[in-house]
Amino acid sequence: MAATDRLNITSDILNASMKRSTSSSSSGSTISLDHPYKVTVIGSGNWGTTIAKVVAENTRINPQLFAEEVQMWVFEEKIDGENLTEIINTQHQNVKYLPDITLPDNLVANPDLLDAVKGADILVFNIPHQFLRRIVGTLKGHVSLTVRAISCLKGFEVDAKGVQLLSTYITDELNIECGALSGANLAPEVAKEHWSETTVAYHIPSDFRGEGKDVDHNILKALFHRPYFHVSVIEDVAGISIAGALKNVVALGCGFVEGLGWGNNASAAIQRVGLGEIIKFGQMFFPESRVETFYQESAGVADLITTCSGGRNVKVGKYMAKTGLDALEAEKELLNGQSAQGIITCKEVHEWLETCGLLTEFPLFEAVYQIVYNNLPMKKIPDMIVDLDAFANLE
Ligand SMILES: NC(=O)C1=CN([C@@H]2O[C@H](COP(=O)(O)OP(=O)(O)OC[C@H]3O[C@@H](n4cnc5c(N)ncnc54)[C@H](O)[C@@H]3O)[C@@H](O)[C@H]2O)C=CC1
Ligand SMILES: O=C(CO)COP(=O)(O)O
Repeated sequence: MAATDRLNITSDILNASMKRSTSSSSSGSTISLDHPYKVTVIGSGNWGTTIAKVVAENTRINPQLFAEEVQMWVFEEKIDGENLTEIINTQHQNVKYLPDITLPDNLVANPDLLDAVKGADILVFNIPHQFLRRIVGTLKGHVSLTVRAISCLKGFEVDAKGVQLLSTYITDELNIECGALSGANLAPEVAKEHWSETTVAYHIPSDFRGEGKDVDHNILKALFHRPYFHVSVIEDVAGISIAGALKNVVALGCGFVEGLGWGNNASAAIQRVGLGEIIKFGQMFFPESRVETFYQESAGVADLITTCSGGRNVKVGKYMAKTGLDALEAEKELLNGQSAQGIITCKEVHEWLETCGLLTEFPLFEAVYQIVYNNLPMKKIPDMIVDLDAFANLE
């Protein structure tokens, strides 16, 4: 791009555009943006569509920083004979995954993944994590190394090499820097613009091109912060990702005890044990994660509380307890195509801990796995979290 085409903006402009949507300030130096950043959201489920709405609202009010149009990659499907992308682009609603919410008309649904990411400067990944490998595989070789990414996914990538954060997986596969967004954010509430907080974590990479020429914490705050969606930007990608992934396992456990009719005290006990195991998992396998993140940030204990109160995972656990259905049947009956990620995450965690010989160090995670995959009796949870060994061979 020619130097004359560059947008030279002062920090006042950056501050003004951010102040409309944020409460933060910038450093006071002159800022030169190469070009307004083009943003693509990859995913269009319940949370994918909600975050795309947030982002499109912000790109519209911050033309100095962002190209107004936001592309949203949609896994195409037919709804009453019509393509979901066509419905989104004409009715400005995702009638399947986020019904009754009007989306900004600068949000464009696109069924072609490579076309959707073409020319993007910032990729926001937001899909159930079982689909990440295939999507990243398709993107490989088609994403410029200057692109930056944020993962809104909650889960891990587990294989023979070990347990990996999803942001690290994206970085390793695509060779682009990737941070994370995670918080106490039930999508239907955020979509209705009810106030909540979230945490964005991003590590400024060693090839950072300089303020105004590259994505930094100010840019990320301007992209995600809304009057109803308050963003705190930190560095601890590992901490927020671990908390976001593992609280889904704990929420299944809460669902079990609630479905058994045991009430709030039992749910609080599961959350207490769960928080301990989440922090221990972080310290053991991701020593770079900060303990403070788990209790100071929205992505920590606040997300645990909201998910265990009203998330899909707690609903699935509860439904399993009440109906006797297995987890996948309950997910299918309850969620109309949405996912409860705790079902997959508890298996990934089990496989990893088994590889390490550390299953008994995380009795709640293992109890949830045994209930989901080996049909162990839910009512034994209180004993299992005290002495898992006693239940090792229980059918
Ligand atoms: N829904 C929520 O309240 C929140 C969800 N999250 C996390 O965000 C991530 C995305 O979740 P949601 O957007 O809620 O997804 P979702 O649970 O609504 O899943 C449905 C999405 O999966 C897509 N899909 C189905 N089959 C597919 C395939 N074969 N390939 C690719 N995509 C396919 C559907 O098209 C749809 O977009 C998850 O990791 C979740 O844990 C995080 C915060 C809040
Ligand atoms: O991550 C979430 C809230 O922050 C959503 O949790 P569920 O997937 O259980 O609905």
